[in-house]
Amino acid sequence: MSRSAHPAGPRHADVLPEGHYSAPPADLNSLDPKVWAQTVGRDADGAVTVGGVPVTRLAEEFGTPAYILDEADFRARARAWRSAFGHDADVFYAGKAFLSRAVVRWLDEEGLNLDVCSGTELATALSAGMPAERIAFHGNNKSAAEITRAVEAGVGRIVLDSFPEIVRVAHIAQSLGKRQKVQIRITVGVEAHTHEFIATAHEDQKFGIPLAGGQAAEAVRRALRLDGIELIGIHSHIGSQIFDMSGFEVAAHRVVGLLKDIRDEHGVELPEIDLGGGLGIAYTSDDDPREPHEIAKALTEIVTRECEAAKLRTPRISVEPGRAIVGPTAFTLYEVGTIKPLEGLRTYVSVDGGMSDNIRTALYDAEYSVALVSRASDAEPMLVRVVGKHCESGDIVVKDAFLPADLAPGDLIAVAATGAYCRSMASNYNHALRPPVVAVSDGEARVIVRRETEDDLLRLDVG
Ligand SMILES: Cc1ncc(COP(=O)(O)O)c(C=O)c1O
Ligand SMILES: N[C@@H](CCCC[NH3+])C(=O)O
Repeated sequence: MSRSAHPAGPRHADVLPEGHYSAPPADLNSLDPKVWAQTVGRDADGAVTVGGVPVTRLAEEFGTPAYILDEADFRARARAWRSAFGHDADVFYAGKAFLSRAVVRWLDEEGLNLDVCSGTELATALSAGMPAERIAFHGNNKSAAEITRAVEAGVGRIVLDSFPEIVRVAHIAQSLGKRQKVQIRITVGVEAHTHEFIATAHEDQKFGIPLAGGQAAEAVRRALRLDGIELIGIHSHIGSQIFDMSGFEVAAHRVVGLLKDIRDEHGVELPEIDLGGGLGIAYTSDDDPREPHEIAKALTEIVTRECEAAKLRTPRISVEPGRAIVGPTAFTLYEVGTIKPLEGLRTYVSVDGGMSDNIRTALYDAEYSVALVSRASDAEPMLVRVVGKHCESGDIVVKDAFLPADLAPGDLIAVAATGAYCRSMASNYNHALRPPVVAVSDGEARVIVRRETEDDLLRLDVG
């Protein structure tokens, strides 16, 4: 994803350093619809609006930094996934990307299911009214208390991640007088083309049970022997922010291969397979994401074809997109503070948030798009690094980007596509107060997750 080092066009310094940037866009005021939430535009004064609300009003009313979420866009993307897979399949939104009660209600209304991976995510989902049977419970180290809570609530499935967990879930369910539906998560041995930290189907990592060496087959054998669980399917998730469809196709092929082996060995045809999430989104104009219907078509075709060849009943497919639904629907609104031009290098633009509201750049070297949003500007582009206010030189929000050279303290800038894994991975570093999530729709804005207060933080400090 790294691009040419020396862009053509106007610039603020004679020599530009190596970096992840292409030429400055012809028009710094334009907002690529691939990257920005669907209802984003500019009003006659040049200020950016979302859902019909100017960002200047949002900043005044809710403060900065703030995550601004386009509800119509969220619902449209959820619906697109739902209709791409149709009624013979299920879409489980991956709550780890971003979860709040409002989001759970939207998902419920749009007919999606939910994947949770902690007792607290489960509690959030249940408290917002998501029916337990439409919840899948994940995690590589679920506690006995979490498993008990999930079984008692009656979740639709628990995804088993290890050999000890097969036994643990079976015993807990049996002691509660229940038979819990489960899937087994396997690692299919695919090297997904994404950042090492978010690839999950190669063997040397913590998730799932390897297909290799007959381990997945052995897990199935053990699960089928236990009374407290009912094995309903096999699960595979190959990683996140993936554009290349081939990894998903290989995974589907290998999961069906295992179903066939299970039928041959046990005479049992498992009714479900889950092929996980992971579809990439556009963080910059250079990214070309796949549409949900493309992945639905590819996965459905491969599973159907291979099941027919193996004379297997085609299982019900499910998927677990997180980022692809919520990622593009939100941006983070910041106020510009200190601006520090470093001659011959770049200009450091400090904002009132940073790695506490977006850790992805520090963690994965992620790329983002940024724009001046409180006004339009015809000034020439300057190469900037958008940084936060934390005591860390790696506190970078956008590593390399262009903003207008007349940028000034007090301007509002927005970083696009921060709906996924930003609020959900936010921290209190330097006792930062985690920003609110403001949902905008049809000219109205409302807080769906409020800003933390000093009192919230101080209440925890009981020494
Ligand atoms: C099991 C599982 N399902 C779904 C997801 C969602 O992934 P993404 O947000 O990339 O769609 C993840 C995270 O990578 C995951 O671990
Ligand atoms: N948190 C990661 C993805 C991991 C998803 C969970 N398995 C990200 O921001 O890209």
